[in-house]
Amino acid sequence: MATVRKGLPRRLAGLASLRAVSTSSVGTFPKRVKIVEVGPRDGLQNEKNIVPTAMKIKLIDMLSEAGLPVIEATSFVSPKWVPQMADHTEVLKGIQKFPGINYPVLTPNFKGFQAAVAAGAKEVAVFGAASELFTKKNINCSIEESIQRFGEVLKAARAASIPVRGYVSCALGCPYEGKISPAKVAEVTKKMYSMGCYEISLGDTIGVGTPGGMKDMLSAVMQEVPVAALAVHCHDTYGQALANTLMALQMGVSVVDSSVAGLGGCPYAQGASGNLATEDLVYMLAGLGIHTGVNLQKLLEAGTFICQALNRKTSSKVAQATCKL
Ligand SMILES: CC(C)(COP(=O)([O-])OP(=O)([O-])OC[C@H]1O[C@@H](n2cnc3c(N)ncnc32)[C@H](O)[C@@H]1OP(=O)([O-])[O-])[C@@H](O)C(=O)NCCC(=O)NCCSC(=O)C[C@@](C)(O)CC(=O)[O-]
Repeated sequence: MATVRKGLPRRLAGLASLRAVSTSSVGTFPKRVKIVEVGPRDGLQNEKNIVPTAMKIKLIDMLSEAGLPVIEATSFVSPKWVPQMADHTEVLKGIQKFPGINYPVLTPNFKGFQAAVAAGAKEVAVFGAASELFTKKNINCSIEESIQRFGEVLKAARAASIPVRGYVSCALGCPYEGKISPAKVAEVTKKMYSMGCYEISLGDTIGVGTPGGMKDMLSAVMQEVPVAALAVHCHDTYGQALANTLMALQMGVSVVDSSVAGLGGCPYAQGASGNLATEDLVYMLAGLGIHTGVNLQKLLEAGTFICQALNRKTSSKVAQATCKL
């Protein structure tokens, strides 16, 4: 279908323009937002049935066609811990690598980093948390030990000129510890940034945050780390993901993680629902006149493909609305 405005399909462009505001009237919004699509990794890692490798590859290729600038492709984690990601090498080798698109992968330790590089990874991500109990459940070590492991990855990555992204999970709450203090999130984020992570994604892992919590947490983190190095990663359990993301954008964050069709969840975070749906994020950003470079129609097609393949309903409100139009 022909697109008429910043990647919006014709039938949606009119709706978005009703809500469009000039960036000058809202001052603090960034002019461009980089979307990090985490569906193929975060979205699929939690699926009960093993998703065929060819299906994962097709999804990533469709997301590339849609113009997502960063697509997190897979995880080089233990297959005993996350069986769904056991085909990481085949996935990374099998996808089309579009020029200008990054395909980072998760690497919890040096072993994962070596395997990722051998499979052709050009960017990796280490993942920590601001909660001791979640860190233990997720990667089987303390926060301090995790920082040491990340140090080994960062050292090897520096030598190989591979950029490393970082995650800090449980930034707005933990399934095991409950409330997490903004100061703790700031402390862990600062450590990971100082070690050399070029960007840190702050994860509302179980989707319990609100815009108020996001504001408090970001205010603390931004005392320690430049906002240009921060991203947000919101799960939508309580329906707050888009509102939380909007708050982060208003505070100057210009990198947002999201997942096609709102797929997602962490196997070690009970109760975590899917991520913010990429379709809904793209629609909101287009309405704000913020450039993403993403073609919403092609993105919707990717969402339809994976939902049909998994035999599940989309969690994207935009995809649901489009079906009704
Ligand atoms: C970190 C480990 C490996 C520690 O697991 P461990 O058992 O403590 O590791 P170990 O060093 O004692 O090794 C045990 C076995 O695992 C192997 N091993 C060791 N490392 C690797 C590796 N990289 N790849 C493959 N195999 C590995 C190692 O070789 C050994 O094999 P064995 O001798 O028993 O045959 C494990 O806990 C793990 O894989 N955890 C991954 C958990 C995960 O993927 N969680 C989901 C991603 S995080 C998330 O979703 C949140 C996020 C990022 O989206 C943001 C948000 O929402 O907040």
